[in-house]
Amino acid sequence: MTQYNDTQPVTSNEQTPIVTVNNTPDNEPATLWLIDDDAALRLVLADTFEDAGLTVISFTQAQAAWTRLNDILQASETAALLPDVILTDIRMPMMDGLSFSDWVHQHFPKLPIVIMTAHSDLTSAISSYQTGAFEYLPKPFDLDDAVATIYKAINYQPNLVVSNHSIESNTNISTDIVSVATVKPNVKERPISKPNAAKSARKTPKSAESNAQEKPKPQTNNNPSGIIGQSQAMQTVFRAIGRLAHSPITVLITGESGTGKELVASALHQHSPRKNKTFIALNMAAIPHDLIESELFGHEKGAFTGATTTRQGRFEQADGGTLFLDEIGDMPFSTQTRLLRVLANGEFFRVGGQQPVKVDVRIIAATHQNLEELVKQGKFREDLFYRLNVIRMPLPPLRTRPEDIPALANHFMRRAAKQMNSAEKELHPTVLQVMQSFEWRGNVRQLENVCLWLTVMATGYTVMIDDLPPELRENSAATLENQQSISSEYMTENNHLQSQQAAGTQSWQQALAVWAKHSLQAGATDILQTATPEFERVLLTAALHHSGGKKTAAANLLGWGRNTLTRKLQQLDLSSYQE
Ligand SMILES: Nc1ncnc2c1ncn2[C@@H]1O[C@H](COP(=O)(O)OP(=O)(O)OP(=O)(O)O)[C@@H](O)[C@H]1O
Repeated sequence: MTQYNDTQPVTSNEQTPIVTVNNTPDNEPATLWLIDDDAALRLVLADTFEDAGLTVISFTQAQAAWTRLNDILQASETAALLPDVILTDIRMPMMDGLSFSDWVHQHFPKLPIVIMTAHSDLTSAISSYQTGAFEYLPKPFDLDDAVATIYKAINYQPNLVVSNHSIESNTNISTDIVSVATVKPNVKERPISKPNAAKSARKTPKSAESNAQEKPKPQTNNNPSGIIGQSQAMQTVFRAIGRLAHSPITVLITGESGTGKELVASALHQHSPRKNKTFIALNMAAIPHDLIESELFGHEKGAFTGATTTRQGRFEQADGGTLFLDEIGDMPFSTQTRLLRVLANGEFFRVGGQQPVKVDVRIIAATHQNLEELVKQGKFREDLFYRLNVIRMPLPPLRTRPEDIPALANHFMRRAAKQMNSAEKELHPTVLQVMQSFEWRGNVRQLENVCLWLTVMATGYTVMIDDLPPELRENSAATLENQQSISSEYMTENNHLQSQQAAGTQSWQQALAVWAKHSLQAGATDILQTATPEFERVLLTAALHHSGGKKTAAANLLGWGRNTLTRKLQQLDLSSYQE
């Protein structure tokens, strides 16, 4: 690993063997430039990517990488010194990762950049993609995912074609978000051998991650779209919005009622080049069937009884902007035919009109229904379905992402207080627990309504379980009962273990199993991340004791190389063993 603190290269003593890139004419390892001012994270990532067969050059700040790239720019014969991919943090002193990515994209448009950020919100995703970044990784991320992303970036070719998501059959329709980027087929790919691929799921280290999260939020990050969510599922949604906002492509948003389909559609519009034009949202289920055509396409004077003047439809009103067609599954069959024509050539006739009208409208459709099923039942045109289903964006139900509930609930309590012009009430932690275990059949909308209800109805400043509406109170009984049974099981198990311990019969695996079980019951989600360093710390300390502090001998005992042991001592903060 090579490290640059400013513009001065520093070569480390690392002797980790570099694995060459396979199947490349020059058989050279791909080079990754890693930019992060967090030393711990840099070490872990460098270690990981070197293990994955890459040559890693580390920079403590973007400015240093910028200087080197600028040198390369000035002297074109040194272009061979360019990396294959850059991985950079956003928040750094002097030059931030977004400005750096923007500059790199302007001067080296073929060089893929992956951006890491501790701010896993929509604004960060959008900003990253707007600078031309290949991908963005919200922290903490899984190290294996990071390696996979870097591999993809290395094989990435910038002359992207948009892959239309065409479905093979009605029964085989992916519900995943479809990537809009595909690699050009005629370009050389760089598969990389991955000797340590079998490593277990790993995440960015906690210390590095929490340091990153302590950094102040960027000033630009005021979440103008109002979409809240930290869960992995919402990160996928943010990533998709970031990628799709700038494209005119049709998007089909699916998800249960109240999951935020309209909010996402509006975010796609707000972050698109159409943002200064109109965004019109229409709910197909809310308009009487016989009025839908004139609502959408307008009508000529005298087209039907009551049509006393010529009237523009929503398509004309949204020209240059975005038309959001909610509950598209409820659109009458005859209107579907007309919509298909607009999607095909941007033209339509007003009701009773003879002259075609041409418009430039981006369509975003949404449904809570199973459109494939409607196609099978003959209620929805198959060709229209294919047209709309170019990119599908599924929104997860709230009950599958309880980790998003505290932030959403607090946001809605703040909003409700403003709406009601009253003092903001605080939700007691047990109330949040009950909310997190509730089903939320009406999804985020239901949570929003409950918060409004609590703002009006709860008596004190702090909302307690007794203040909850009946459906949640019933749920709270079940939640508390469940907690009690867990804790009594814990007591029994603990007593059993205590007697085992007294008899000296408890194995370390048993102790670990109990610890894991209770951590999970307490709601922990990253137990491998917590346990792995502890596991390594115990073995490392034992080996060093056994070897009388001799590091090479201790490394042998552990089956590690001496450099790995040195690095681990640093990572695990075992400084007393440092020479
Ligand atoms: N992730 C989120 N962050 C903040 N607010 C949200 C989020 N998701 C949904 N909401 C809020 O929940 C309410 C319902 O959202 P929205 O109307 O977009 O849902 P929908 O899926 O379109 O519902 P329907 O299918 O019933 O039309 C809105 O007030 C919206 O602002």
